[in-house]
Amino acid sequence: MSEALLTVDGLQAWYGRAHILDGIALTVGHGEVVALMGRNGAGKTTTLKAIMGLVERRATTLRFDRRELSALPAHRIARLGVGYVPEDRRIFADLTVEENLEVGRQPPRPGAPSWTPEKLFALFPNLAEMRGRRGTRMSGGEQQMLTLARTLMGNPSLLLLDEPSEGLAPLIVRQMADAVRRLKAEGLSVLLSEQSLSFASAVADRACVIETGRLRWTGTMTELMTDNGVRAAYLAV
Ligand SMILES: Nc1ncnc2c1ncn2[C@@H]1O[C@H](COP(=O)(O)OP(=O)(O)OP(=O)(O)O)[C@@H](O)[C@H]1O
Repeated sequence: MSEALLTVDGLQAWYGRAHILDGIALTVGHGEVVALMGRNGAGKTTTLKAIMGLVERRATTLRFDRRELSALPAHRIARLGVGYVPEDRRIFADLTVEENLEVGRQPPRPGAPSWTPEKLFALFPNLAEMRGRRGTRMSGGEQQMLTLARTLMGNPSLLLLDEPSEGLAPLIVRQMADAVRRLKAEGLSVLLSEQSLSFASAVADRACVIETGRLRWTGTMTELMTDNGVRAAYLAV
């Protein structure tokens, strides 16, 4: 079996003196979509931030594309081909949709799908219809899609996607799920944090379930959907 694109082992993270993650281990294979699941406050966002180098962290292994990330700052990790889409939308409100996309443009990267505004407009038809609109005049869901689209302009080979369905209207959630499936079809690997089982089961191949900063369960999405015990223990509200 070829080596996973992302291998995380023994990941610990802190906010100041608060020790949040304790020994998270996971892998994301080439072209795989993995859902990081768990209740509010379980440590999903912190796991993504720790991989990206945005919080204080330590790991026995933190390897992406055969490179060790532990000593690298976030901008170097981004340059290696990891795209991070935070939960809070980060668009430039005074710029138009097209201008926001241009801000994210990076040269093509060998081994990763490469994106242009036109290709992204095919992926997100509702953004195409508002390409000249400024961010201030977009809904929260539209801003979320634009944040994802702008990250794709950096031509990542791994996408870290924080709670993509949170706070979105049902129609936009379906569009977001379609987009993730099409990104997978393009060959992109995705690690997403998610509370919604229905969204995760619509897009993910495998799941990692965490609770209070520890990995509790890992398996295929199909196994998770049939394991009432795990769902009741770690996911049910
Ligand atoms: N900036 C911070 N400073 C101190 N503690 C924090 C900070 N951000 C998060 N935490 C704590 O870290 C823990 C994990 O939070 P995290 O946001 O990673 O969880 P999550 O699983 O993503 O939850 P949610 O679905 O609510 O975003 C929680 O106990 C939270 O209170």
